Amino acid sequence: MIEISDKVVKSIIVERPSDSYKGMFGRVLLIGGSLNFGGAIIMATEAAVNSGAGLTSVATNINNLSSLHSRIPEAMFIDWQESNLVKVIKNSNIIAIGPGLGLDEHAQSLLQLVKRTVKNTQTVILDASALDLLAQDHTLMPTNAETIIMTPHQKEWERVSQIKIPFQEDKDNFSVLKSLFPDNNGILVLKSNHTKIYDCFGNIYQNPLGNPGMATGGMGDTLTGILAGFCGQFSAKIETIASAVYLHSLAGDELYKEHYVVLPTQLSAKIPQLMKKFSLE
Ligand SMILES: NC(=O)C1=CN([C@@H]2O[C@H](COP(=O)(O)OP(=O)(O)OC[C@H]3O[C@@H](n4cnc5c(N)ncnc54)[C@H](O)[C@@H]3O)[C@@H](O)[C@H]2O)[C@@H](O)CC1
Ligand SMILES: Nc1ncnc2c1ncn2[C@@H]1O[C@H](COP(=O)(O)OP(=O)(O)O)[C@@H](O)[C@H]1O
Ligand SMILES: [Mg+2]
Repeated sequence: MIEISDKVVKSIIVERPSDSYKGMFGRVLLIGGSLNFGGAIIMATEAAVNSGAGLTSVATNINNLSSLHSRIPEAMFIDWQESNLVKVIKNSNIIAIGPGLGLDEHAQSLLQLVKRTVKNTQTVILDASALDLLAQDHTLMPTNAETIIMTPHQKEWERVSQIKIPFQEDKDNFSVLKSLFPDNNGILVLKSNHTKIYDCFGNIYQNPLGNPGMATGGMGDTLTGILAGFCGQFSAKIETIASAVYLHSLAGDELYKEHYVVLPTQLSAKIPQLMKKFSLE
């Protein structure tokens, strides 16, 4: 097991070349935000933009249009009922699905659409409701993608894996990963106060940071956005994922020094400064 440290993050976050343009830093598509959970996809979007995604699009319920644009004008909007969503999925490097998605038939059809459409050049991040839909039906897994990252909290992983909380044996998690991903292209980010990241090859990274002030709704949605931003601009390998997890908690810890509660949107706002610091070290 490798404990994530500043060293890993420094190796991932590098200074941008002077001739950089937005197309170099990933086309990220976030899918989620049903009528009741619009905030979840907005928080994920804010985090993706703050984490450096080159271009960020959001497929969501039409009711979220004004709130999304007034909060994050950097993001583009797609009505998730529209048929041109297929084209947007095809044109994205990173597709994150789940925050506030819900579990109804339309949510299920969106996950199916992602599964049908993605190719082996793309990364898919599965969070929240997408994981609960998968728990009901493992065949919804978008295994064609180059890399599939799952980000369950403890309860979501219990539902997907059928392993009971508390998860004591790493080998149980590896065997579920193996059965879900015969091509070894899945990564598990098992969130907790000591989040662990597993790949299909027996590697584990553990996050030493984080605090109880982060136990606030939207904190995981924010991590999903950071992961999407990082995988869009750095390659979607386990060190990149570990860096995103670490930076999320580091930002949380900095806020926790002076705040009893850490708000996901405040955490997002700290990410650009922290990335700058690591890029210079
Ligand atoms: N502002 C918003 O719109 C928000 C929307 N959200 C969305 O709400 C939907 C349901 O997700 P939830 O995660 O709230 O509901 P879940 O039902 O998936 O998870 C909460 C349940 O898990 C149990 N649990 C056990 N161990 C846990 C642990 N370590 N961490 C978290 N829960 C643990 C809790 O007791 C609770 O019963 C998702 O689509 C999600 O994205 C949430 O992300 C919260 C914020
Ligand atoms: N006590 C804690 N210590 C460290 N990190 C925490 C703690 N509580 C929550 N977190 C972090 O906050 C996030 C919560 O994710 P999740 O439950 O999916 O939130 P939500 O779905 O509400 O956005 C995870 O990244 C988790 O590691
Ligand atoms: Mg969550």
